[in-house]
Amino acid sequence: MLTDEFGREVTGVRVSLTDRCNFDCVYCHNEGLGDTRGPMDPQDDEMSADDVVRFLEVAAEFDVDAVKFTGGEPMLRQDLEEIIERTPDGMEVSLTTNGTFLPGRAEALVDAGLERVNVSQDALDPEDFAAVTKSGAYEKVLEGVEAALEAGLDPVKLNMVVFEHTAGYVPEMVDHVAANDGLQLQLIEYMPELTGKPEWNVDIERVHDWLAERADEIEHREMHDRRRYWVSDGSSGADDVGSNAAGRGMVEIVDPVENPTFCANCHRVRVTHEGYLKGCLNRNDDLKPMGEMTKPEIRDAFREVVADRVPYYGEYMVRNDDGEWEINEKYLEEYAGA
Ligand SMILES: Nc1nc2c(ncn2[C@@H]2O[C@H](COP(=O)(O)OP(=O)(O)OP(=O)(O)O)[C@@H](O)[C@H]2O)c(=O)[nH]1
Ligand SMILES: C[S@@+](CC[C@H](N)C(=O)[O-])C[C@H]1O[C@@H](n2cnc3c(N)ncnc32)[C@H](O)[C@@H]1O
Ligand code: SF4
Ligand code: SF4
Repeated sequence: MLTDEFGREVTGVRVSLTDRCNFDCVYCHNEGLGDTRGPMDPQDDEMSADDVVRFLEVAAEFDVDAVKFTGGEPMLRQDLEEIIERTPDGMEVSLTTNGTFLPGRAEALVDAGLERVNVSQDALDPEDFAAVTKSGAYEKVLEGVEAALEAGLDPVKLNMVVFEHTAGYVPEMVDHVAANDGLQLQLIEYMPELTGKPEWNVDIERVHDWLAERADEIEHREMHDRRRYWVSDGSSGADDVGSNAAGRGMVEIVDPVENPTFCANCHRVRVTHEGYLKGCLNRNDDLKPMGEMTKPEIRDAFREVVADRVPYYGEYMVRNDDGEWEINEKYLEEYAGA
């Protein structure tokens, strides 16, 4: 297993299979890849299935035991089933998708070896959903969630970015997952780092406080030290503390912004659709090419990207005398022009 200079073992990889998307969400960071708009057909710059599989085989040599496929919209890749099928044995395979292509395809993904899915759903109202995603596909997303559950994926996590446009939906979404077996909710702090618009921020601590009041039980996940809140479905009357029966739901908060604890527990390396390794979501100055993607080249690049990994908050970004975050000069010099 490879460990970076800050003692963070790399146990997972997040592979962006494309930067194309059928949505145009107003908040989208596109995993640091830029604009999702553009042609929807397969593009020449995307890693082939063979490249992705070769990369995963090398990652497995380094004891990486989980892969997340993301994008853009990863389900625009027609070879997704093939890629999942060819993922090395023993590697947990999960997918983050906007859900629109799950109807009719969820079962094939499960047959290929998909174990978990996260579906982005930012609202419980078609109009607000359309305003956030610039798409009218709300019904398709609900059908997608249903298709994932029917295909046996459990849990199905709903991803909701908490920002000005969606904050009002948090209580309703929490009730929704508490009342529906198989669903969990992931509340993601809006990250303005790559998209701008810091004015859309919502104080995520207020959401933590509200959930702490609402929850029966609070857990800490090793990854990123994320907090998980177990909530009961008030409407079903199943609100006994400690109840594990139906009528309880899990809500996890993903709060990376200005959070050194989150970054100190970050165990993933990313891969862009073009086949560059990336040590941190928020940075584009540490991209490492993998050459022609032969195994020796992939091995070397993987070792290098891990060696250069730096926790973003607390190290790459540090607080100045006024308490504001600024780039640590040390890293600015090191990576300038990279
Ligand atoms: N800054 C930062 N944000 C992250 C990180 N991991 C997840 N996020 C945010 O959370 C979003 C959703 O994450 P997902 O792709 O659904 O997966 P996940 O929650 O990290 O992983 P699982 O819970 O294991 O499925 C990402 O696109 C980011 O916006 C991370 O390591 N750093
Ligand atoms: C970039 S998308 C790619 C996968 C797929 N298209 C989807 O939307 O699920 C992955 C996740 O990033 C989240 N995300 C995008 N921009 C974000 C931002 N600025 N802040 C926080 N999360 C964001 C989305 O909500 C989604 O759950
Ligand atoms: S669906 Fe995902 S990739 Fe597409 S615009 Fe929305 S957040 Fe970005
Ligand atoms: S180091 Fe980068 S990728 Fe890891 S948690 Fe922090 S911001 Fe996210």
